[in-house]
Amino acid sequence: MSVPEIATVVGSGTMGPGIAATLVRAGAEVRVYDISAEALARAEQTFAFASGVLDQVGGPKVDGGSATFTTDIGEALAGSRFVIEAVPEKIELKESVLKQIERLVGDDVIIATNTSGIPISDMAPSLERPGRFIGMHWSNPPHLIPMIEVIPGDATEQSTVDELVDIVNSFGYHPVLEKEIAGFVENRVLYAILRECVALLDEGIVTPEALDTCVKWGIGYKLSVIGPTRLLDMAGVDIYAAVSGYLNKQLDASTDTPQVIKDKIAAGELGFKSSKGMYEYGPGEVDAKRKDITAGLVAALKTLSSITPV
Ligand SMILES: NC(=O)C1=CN([C@@H]2O[C@H](COP(=O)(O)OP(=O)(O)OC[C@H]3O[C@@H](n4cnc5c(N)ncnc54)[C@H](O)[C@@H]3O)[C@@H](O)[C@H]2O)C=CC1
Ligand SMILES: Cc1ncc(C(=O)O)c(C(=O)O)c1O
Repeated sequence: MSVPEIATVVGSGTMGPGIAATLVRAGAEVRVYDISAEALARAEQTFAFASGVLDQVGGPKVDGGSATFTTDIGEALAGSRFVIEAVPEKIELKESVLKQIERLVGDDVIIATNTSGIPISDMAPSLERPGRFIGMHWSNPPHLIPMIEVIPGDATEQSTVDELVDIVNSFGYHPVLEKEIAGFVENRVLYAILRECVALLDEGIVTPEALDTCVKWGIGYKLSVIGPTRLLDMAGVDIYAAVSGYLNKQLDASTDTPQVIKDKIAAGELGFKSSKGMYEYGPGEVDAKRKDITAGLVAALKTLSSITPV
C-alpha cells in the first residue's frame, strides 16, 4: 500500500507541518487544518522549510503530492482517507477534536493520534468507531526522524494496524509496533534520561554545557549506531549487573515534574519559543541553533542510513 491519496493533518503547530511535508513527498494530497489562522500562516512557512530540507536529504519522492491550508474542518476532511491529529496534549481537547473528525469522515477512514503518550484506550471510548483509531507517534522534527511508533488500543482492529504499518513503510520510515503503555516506548526512555539530567543539573553536579557534551558524545553518538539492547551485549551483561546493583537505587526516582522546571514555566522560560529556557539565546541565536540542528540531523541521517544496521 502507498500513502493514502488524500490525507488530513489536524493541528499545525510544532509537529503538523513536518508531518504534512513527509506525506506530501510520499505523493499525498494533504490538507492541513488548524483552528488558528495565525498558526496556519506560520505552518505554511515551516511546511515550505521542511519540504526544502527533505529535498536536501534527497530520499524517494512520489510525484503528485500537494498541500493546502485551511481553517475549515469540513473542507480539510472532505474525501480524506487518513487523518493524523496533532493538537495539544490535553485529553479533553483531543477527545473533542477526534469526535469532530469522526463525524466528518467515512466509516473506514483511519484516525490516528500523534499523542506523546496518552494511552489510546483512554481516548477510544469517545469515538463511535474505535476500531479505526490508533496511535501514530512521530518524533520531533517529524520530517527528519525516520521512526514512528504504532500503538493499537484495546479496540483497534488488526486491519487498522496493518494499514498503518504499510503507510509508514511506504514513505521509508521504520514502524515500531508496540503494546500500549503510558508514554509509549520512546518517551519512557527519553523521560528516564531527562529526569536524571534535570536532577544532575539541579544538584549542581554538572554544568548544562558539560552535560550536553557527556550525553551527546558518551551516549547519543553510541546509541545512534548500536541501540540499548545490543549495548548491553557489547558492555557485558555482567557489567550491567555489577553497576546497576549499586547505581539503580541512587538514580532520581521522583514522580512529579521537577520544581526547577515548574519555576521556569512560571517565569515564561520555555526554551526556543521564548528565547530563554535551560539556556539563554541572544538575537538571531534561536534561528542559528535551529539551522545547526537541521544541518546536523541531515548529515547524521545520511550517514546512519548508509551504514550496516547493528
Ligand atoms: N512538540 C514535540 O516535540 C512533539 C509533540 N508531540 C505531540 O503532538 C501533538 C501536537 O504537539 P505540538 O505540535 O508540539 O503542539 P503545538 O501546540 O505546537 O501545536 C498544536 C496546534 O493545534 C492547534 N489546535 C488547538 N486546538 C485545536 C483544535 N480544536 N482544532 C484544530 N487545531 C487545534 C493549535 O492552534 C496549534 O497550532 C501533541 O499531542 C504532542 O504531545 C509528539 C511528538 C513530539
Ligand atoms: C521533550 C520531548 N517530549 C516529547 C517528545 C515526543 O516525542 O513526544 C519529544 C520529541 O523529541 O519528539 C521531546 O523531545
